[in-house]
Amino acid sequence: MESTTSPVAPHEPPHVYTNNNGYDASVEQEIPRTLVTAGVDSVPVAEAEDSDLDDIFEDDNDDGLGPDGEPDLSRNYNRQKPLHSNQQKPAANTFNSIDDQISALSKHASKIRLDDVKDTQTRDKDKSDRATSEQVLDQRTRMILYQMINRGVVSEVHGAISTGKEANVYGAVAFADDFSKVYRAVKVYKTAILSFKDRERYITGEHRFKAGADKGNNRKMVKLWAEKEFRNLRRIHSAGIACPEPLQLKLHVLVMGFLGDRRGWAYPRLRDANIPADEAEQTWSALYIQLLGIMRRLYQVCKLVHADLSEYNILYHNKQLYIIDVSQSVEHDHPRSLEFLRMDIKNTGDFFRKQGVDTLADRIVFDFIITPGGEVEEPGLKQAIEKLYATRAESATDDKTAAEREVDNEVFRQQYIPQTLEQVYDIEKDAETIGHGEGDKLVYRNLLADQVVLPKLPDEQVSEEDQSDEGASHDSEAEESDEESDDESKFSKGPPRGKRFEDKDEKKVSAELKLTYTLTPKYS
Ligand SMILES: Nc1ncnc2c1ncn2[C@@H]1O[C@H](COP(=O)(O)OP(=O)(O)OP(=O)(O)O)[C@@H](O)[C@H]1O
Ligand SMILES: [Mg+2]
Repeated sequence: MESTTSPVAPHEPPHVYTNNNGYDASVEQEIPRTLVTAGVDSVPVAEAEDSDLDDIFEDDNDDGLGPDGEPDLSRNYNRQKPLHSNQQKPAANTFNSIDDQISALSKHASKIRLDDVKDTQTRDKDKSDRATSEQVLDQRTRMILYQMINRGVVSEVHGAISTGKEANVYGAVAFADDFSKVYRAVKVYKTAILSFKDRERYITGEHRFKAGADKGNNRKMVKLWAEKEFRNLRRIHSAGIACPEPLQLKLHVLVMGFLGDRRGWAYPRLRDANIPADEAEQTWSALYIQLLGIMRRLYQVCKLVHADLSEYNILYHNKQLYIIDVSQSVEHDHPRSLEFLRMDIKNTGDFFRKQGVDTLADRIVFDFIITPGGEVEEPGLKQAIEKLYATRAESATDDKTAAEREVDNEVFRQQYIPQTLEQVYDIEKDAETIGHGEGDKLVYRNLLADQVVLPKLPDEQVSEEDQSDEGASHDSEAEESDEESDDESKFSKGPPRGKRFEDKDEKKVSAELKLTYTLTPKYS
């Protein structure tokens, strides 16, 4: 197969989507058998040789979070380096103190009760399959959980809500001072598995990973995934999108708010949602519209593309959708974010079509999500989507059969989406297309600098001025550095950095130049 990174290569889906498994590389190298089996549920994840606990006890009060509560990635790596390069053995009393800590924490052993689980939550297992915490959790993970119990983040850890290839999610309770109970969910990433290697495409081009991607070190990689999930959850949660509240992170263990009822039953995945037949039609279509709004907010407000969105990674309760599993979510300026977005649109659209929902064309949804300016809050989002349906009703596409619409979708899915200048196949031709006023034909038209492609509407003038203000404080070279900690400020400032290339004389700039500027790669 030709490389998809070559601009002359035809666009090919880089991976196939498997239910509950995310994207699988379609071509890929064989995974050694031993590693494959290590990821299978029934095989204990305990890593016999992995008894190095230094990083767990090192600076016990340090959760790896910066002063603002964000995981401080660069600090963690810096901290790890001297640890590994320093040949000096730790003094004996360090070991003693670790031993002391282990035995002190082990008093919490009885509070990890993995067999205490609500039966319906063990979707794929029966009782005989369940294992003790020693079998399921390696020592490092147990120590982290004991530490969390010691600090009161959780008081007890119960059985698995879900056991998967990459992570297990456990139910937990925390007792407040007044003995009231709060449920929590604890996601434990597996450090022994190798499906993570398949995740490389999410990392390449992700500026937040620059400092840390080290494919040779599983434990470190998995820690990064957990950190990434934590950061993404923070972003999504603080944008007011329904998702678990991120609470604590230590290495590969993440504690979050529990999405479930007061009795400790987790909400079902959207796939398993139990919607009464008499209200099914209306509910499914309202949920579809709700999801499109969420996707747009994720993109516009959080600057994220979920990148594994499907009925398996959305929980459902009482007409509300909850977004989960965001460790692989990418920044909207990730070189492949639009490809991932297109897959998210396809996968969720397929699911809603199966429920009988009259979905919008993938391309319409794509444009709705990525077009800057406009609504990012409800009820405006819902109204904007209703407008899209109305526009479709007035146009010829409304008469299309389902099969014809599917053809349109397929055409869109095969189209090549350039996201950086380097990826544009024929820049002169595209510029010419724009020059002829046919920029609308380009898949990436809505990413082009404002209104070179689309005619400028009078009320959009205002938002452009807003943006130029922000742009002014935004063009420092520091942003291109490896600093991980500037991540959140970048996202809160809004417009993509490409905007800074805009200037007051923009109308004089030729279409080609404009295209060049707009698509100038942000990652060098
Ligand atoms: N905060 C939560 N509250 C309740 N249930 C949750 C929560 N987070 C996850 N779950 C349950 O755990 C399941 C797995 O979670 P998640 O999708 O985050 O893991 P995963 O990365 O898909 O793991 P794997 O890929 O190994 O299956 C979810 O489908 C959901 O049922
Ligand atoms: Mg999942």
